[in-house]
Amino acid sequence: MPVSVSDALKARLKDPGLLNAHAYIGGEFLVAGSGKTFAVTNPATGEEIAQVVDLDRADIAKAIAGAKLAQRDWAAKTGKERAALLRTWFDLMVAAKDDLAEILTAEQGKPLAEAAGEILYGASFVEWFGEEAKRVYGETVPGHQADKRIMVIRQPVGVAAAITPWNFPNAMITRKAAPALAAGCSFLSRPAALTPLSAIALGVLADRAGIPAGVFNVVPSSDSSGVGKEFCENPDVRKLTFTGSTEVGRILLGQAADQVKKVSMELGGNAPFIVFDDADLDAAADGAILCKFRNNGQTCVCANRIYVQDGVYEAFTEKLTERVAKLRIGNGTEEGVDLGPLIDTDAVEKYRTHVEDATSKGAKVHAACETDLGGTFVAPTILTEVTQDMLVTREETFAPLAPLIRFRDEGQVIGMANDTIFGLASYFYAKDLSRVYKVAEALEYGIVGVNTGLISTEIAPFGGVKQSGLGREGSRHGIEEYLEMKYICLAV
Ligand SMILES: NC(=O)C1=CN([C@@H]2O[C@H](COP(=O)(O)OP(=O)(O)OC[C@H]3O[C@@H](n4cnc5c(N)ncnc54)[C@H](OP(=O)(O)O)[C@@H]3O)[C@@H](O)[C@H]2O)C=CC1
Ligand SMILES: O=C(O)[C@H](O)CS(=O)(=O)O
Repeated sequence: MPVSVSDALKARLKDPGLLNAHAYIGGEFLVAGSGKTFAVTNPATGEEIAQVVDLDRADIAKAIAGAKLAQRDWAAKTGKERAALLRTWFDLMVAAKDDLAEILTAEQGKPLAEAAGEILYGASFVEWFGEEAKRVYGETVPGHQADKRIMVIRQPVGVAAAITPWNFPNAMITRKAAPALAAGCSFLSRPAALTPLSAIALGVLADRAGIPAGVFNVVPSSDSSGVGKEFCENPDVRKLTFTGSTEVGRILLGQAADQVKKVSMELGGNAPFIVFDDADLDAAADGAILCKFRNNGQTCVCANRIYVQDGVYEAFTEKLTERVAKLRIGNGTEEGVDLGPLIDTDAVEKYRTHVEDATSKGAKVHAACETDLGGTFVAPTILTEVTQDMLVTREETFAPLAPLIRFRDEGQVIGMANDTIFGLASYFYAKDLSRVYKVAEALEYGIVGVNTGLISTEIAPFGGVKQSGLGREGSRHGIEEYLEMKYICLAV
């Protein structure tokens, strides 16, 4: 099939040039050596919106070789020079926010307003690490002998390769590319086959920003495992950064082990959301709506289990029910829609399996907005009388399903909250200061939201413990993932 993009989607854009279905390699927009393409469809309508270039391992090996050459000159620039180019890229992203949101909603399904929010969130990493590019400090250490001078410098790792998921097709790429480029690395982005157009649009803007050819590359491919193997087996790739499920993270970690490749992993979650009896219940219900239903529940930091202390269980359930009833489901391009479709039929199947398993073990469907939209649209649903033995508390649902579990006291809920292989995000609502300190310290998670359901920001270290990942993204720590530390011992 020839490379193509939807005329209808193009017509929605102020700048149709942002809608591109080619690979962006070495500063050029290219087709695959095989001429192959793969289809991208709109999850809300099922319509095809593009035929995207489908690279194979040989194409990607060439892109890696080009990125290696480009990285040398890129690293030779000063941090200030890299910062200026990243700032220009940031400015172009913000200026193109509405068009980038249209493209993102068309391929991923989230409502336009939420997509625009993701564009600004994604751009914030480029802004932040553009500033950090000028602050890659070294150190001098007092010598251990009179004739020794000790210095520590930090240098870019080299070529960095990224594999990212479909749920944040813009921000998950910039959260990696920005620190990589700021550090002086070159970068290859392999986006999820479901949502490659947002990544290619970032390539269009990188090109316009004047980021040198070969520094930022987008290598779309339907062969996810083949790309993973190339990134892990090609010795010119010095850093692999992955965001996605823990299952795939394990595969990549195994493949990267052979060359002891530097890796960072942002993996799956199973976030507890705890409402204590001293919580502000209206704030907790508002926070639960944000935390559970953002991106239709398709984020790794969504509340996956909602624990409510016995004394406030009924009151909180009613407040949450009132709010869920107001959620509007529909095509993300329609005004006022809160929830779009799930990404695909597998996601719908998982949602149904979790509901059926829970109700078969005694849970009750307390509220479910009706929807006859068909396709991959599902009703936001509240389950009550949920228990720890149900799939919905063991696995990441990744859908608009809110399971409410009763608990007696702090000790019991901390035990239940920590009873998982995951450790990414957690949340709780309480007022007592002593309780806040003790619970925040006792939760085994990389992120704890206290009296808030929204923790995502470029200025804080995002990442998990246990089987939710390795490393941190964002904050002053995020650039470390793309740097090597060198110790110089100088005899004088
Ligand atoms: N911690 C975090 O920040 C995040 C974690 N996640 C987690 O990921 C899951 C949902 O996202 P989803 O995209 O389905 O996750 P997947 O892990 O299935 O996919 C993530 C990416 O990995 C690719 N991939 C799949 N199999 C392989 C392989 N064998 N080798 C190399 N790459 C591969 C996918 O390609 P393709 O899709 O084209 O097959 C996609 O680009 C959930 O568990 C969610 O919690 C998601 C986002 C953020
Ligand atoms: O992919 C995800 O789920 C994101 O990491 C969540 S966030 O960065 O938007 O919080």
